[in-house]
Amino acid sequence: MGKIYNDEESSLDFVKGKKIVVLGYGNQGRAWALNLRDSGLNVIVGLERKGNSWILAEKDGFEPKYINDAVKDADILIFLLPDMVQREVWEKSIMKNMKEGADMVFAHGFNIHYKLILPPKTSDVYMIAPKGPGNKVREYFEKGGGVPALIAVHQDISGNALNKALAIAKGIGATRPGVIETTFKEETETDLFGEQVILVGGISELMKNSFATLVSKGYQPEVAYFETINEMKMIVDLIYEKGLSGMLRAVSDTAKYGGITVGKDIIDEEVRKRMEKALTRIQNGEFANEWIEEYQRGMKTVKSNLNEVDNSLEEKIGKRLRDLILKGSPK
Ligand SMILES: NC(=O)c1ccc[n+]([C@@H]2O[C@H](COP(=O)([O-])OP(=O)(O)OC[C@H]3O[C@@H](n4cnc5c(N)ncnc54)[C@H](O)[C@@H]3O)[C@@H](O)[C@H]2O)c1
Ligand SMILES: CC(C)(O)[C@@H](O)C(=O)O
Ligand SMILES: [Mg+2]
Ligand SMILES: [Mg+2]
Repeated sequence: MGKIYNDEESSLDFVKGKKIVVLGYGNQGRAWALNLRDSGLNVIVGLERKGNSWILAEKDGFEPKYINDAVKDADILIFLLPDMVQREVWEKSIMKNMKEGADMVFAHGFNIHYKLILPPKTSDVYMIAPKGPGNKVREYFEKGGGVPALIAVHQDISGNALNKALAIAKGIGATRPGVIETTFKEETETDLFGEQVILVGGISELMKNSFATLVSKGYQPEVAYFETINEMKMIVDLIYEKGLSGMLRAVSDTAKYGGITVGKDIIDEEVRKRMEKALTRIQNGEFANEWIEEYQRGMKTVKSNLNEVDNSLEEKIGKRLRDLILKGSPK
C-alpha cells in the first residue's frame, strides 16, 4: 500500500515567504494561484501575453507579469500551461531567465517523463498532480476540503523536495483528503490511461453510443438523454460515496442482475485488449509523439471533434434539459 500523507504531515513553512510564480491562469493555474494565495503564500501569476487569462487574473486581484520577467527572481516555478505548450515557453521565456536553483513544479509528469523539458541539474523538480479538474480544486478548497493528489520527486538537490511538494499540496488543499507518493512515470502513464480509456474518452463514447442506439430505434431523445447521460452523475455519486458495492446495493435487483450480466457482455475481452493497447502506446511514447504532432499541425482533430460534439443531438437536447435540471437540483 502506498504512503498517504495527510494535513498534519505537511507544513507550509517549507515554501512560506518564497516567491512562487504560477505559469498560466487556466483550469489549474487559476485554482492553484487562488488557493495558494488564500493559504498565505506569496504568489505571482506569469503569462506570455495580455489575453483573457491576464484580464481574469487582474479581476481576481493579481498583477500578472510576463513570464520572462516573472521568473527572474522566482524561487518556485509552477508549470500550469497546457502540456504541449510547456516546452516552447520553457525554451523561449524561462530557461535563460530563471534564477539558478529555482524549483520546477509540475501538475502532470508529461514534459519531464517524455524528456521534452530537460531541467538544469541545479533545480529541485517535483510534482503535485491533482486527481480532478481545476474548477473542483478551487470549489472543494473553498468548501474546506480539497481534491486528492499524487506527489513525486524527480530531482532533489536541496534534500527538501518532498517537503516542498507536501507544502504546495497543502497550499492547494490536497493534503486535506490526502496525497499519495508516486513517480513521474507512474503518474504520467496512469493519468493518460485514465483520461483516454474511461474518464474522458471511454465514458463519453459509452454515453454517445448508448444515446444514439435508443434514438435510432425511435425512443424520444429527451428520455434517452435522462437515461444514458444525466443519471450518470447520480450513479457516480453513489460510487464516489459508497464504492461499487454500495452503488450495486442502492439500485434494484433487476438493475443489479441486468447490469452485471449485460455489462460484462458489452465491455468484453476485446475491449480489455484495446485498453491494453492504449496503455502500450502510452508506455512506449507513441501517444505522446502523436499528440505533439497533432498540436504542431494546429490541433485539427481536437477542433473538429469539439465542433461535432457541440452540434450533436445529445448536446442540443442536453442544453435544454440541463437548464431545467440545474434549476431543480440541490445547491
Ligand atoms: N485541466 C485539469 O483539470 C488538469 C488536471 C490535472 C492536471 N492538469 C495539468 O495541469 C497543467 C495545466 O493544464 P490546464 O488544463 O490547467 O491548462 P489550460 O489549458 O487551462 O491552460 C491555459 C493557460 O495557458 C495559457 N496558454 C495557452 N496556450 C499558451 C501558449 N501557446 N503560450 C503561452 N501560454 C499559453 C493560457 O493563457 C492560460 O493561462 C497540465 O500539465 C495538465 O496536464 C490539468
Ligand atoms: C482532469 C483530468 C482528466 O484528470 C486531467 O488528467 C486532465 O488532463 O485534465
Ligand atoms: Mg491528464
Ligand atoms: Mg487526471
